[in-house]
Amino acid sequence: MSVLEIIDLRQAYGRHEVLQGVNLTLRPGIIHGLVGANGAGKTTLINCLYGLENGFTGIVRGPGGRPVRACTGLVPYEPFFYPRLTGREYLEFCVQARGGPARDFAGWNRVLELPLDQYADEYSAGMRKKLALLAVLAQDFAYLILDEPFNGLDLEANLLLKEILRRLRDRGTGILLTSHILGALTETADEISVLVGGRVQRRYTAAEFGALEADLLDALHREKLGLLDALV
Ligand SMILES: Nc1ncnc2c1ncn2[C@@H]1O[C@H](COP(=O)(O)OP(=O)(O)OP(=O)(O)O)[C@@H](O)[C@H]1O
Repeated sequence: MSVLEIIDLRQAYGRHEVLQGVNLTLRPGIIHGLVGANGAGKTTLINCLYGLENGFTGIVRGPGGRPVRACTGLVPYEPFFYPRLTGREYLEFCVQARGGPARDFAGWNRVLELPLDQYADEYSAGMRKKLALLAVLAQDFAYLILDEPFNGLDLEANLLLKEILRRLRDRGTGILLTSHILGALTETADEISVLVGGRVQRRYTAAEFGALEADLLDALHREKLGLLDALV
């Protein structure tokens, strides 16, 4: 099977049960959006999925039962860069760490336009995000996990990234995407899961994205706007 599966995933930090039985399936050629409030557990879920967390229970398996990492590229929420590595050296490091063949980054960098001979830890926040994206884009993964990839990118890069994701999807890449920007998600995703209380509360298909926005607004009106009336 070529799907990537999460079954009954549970993770707790001390007594705080962050994930309480998450089920999620990623498929080739599908962009799956993941939304949830700050602290809902999206990054925790991604870290478990990618093997960056210990102590979780449940099943996480990549295509054919292989480890998820074997076929998946990750762009974390805050990419880490070693000091005194240039952008180019960071890219080479990423490829070599996986034992993959040498890659030509020039084509992708004509699109993203990074100063690859500058130290990566001196890049701006948006340039760092672009560098982390460039590293996974150039490696040809079957799946991509992107934690807030639009965050920090300039307007042009945001538009470009949406187009890149659609093109990757159309040639079969499976993508898990988190974002707090509803428009970016509804313009790119084929389905969206909403994480609440440590579980997937509801899954929306593209045809239901209008209902997702209405549900979010409804919750806002019921819970927060009344409180706000007392303040401003
Ligand atoms: N290493 C850790 N130790 C203790 N608690 C943690 C740890 N990592 C995350 N948490 C807690 O787990 C919860 C989920 O955090 P997580 O970063 O997964 O949320 P998120 O949905 O990605 O939030 P955001 O939208 O703000 O990025 C939070 O309450 C957070 O404080």
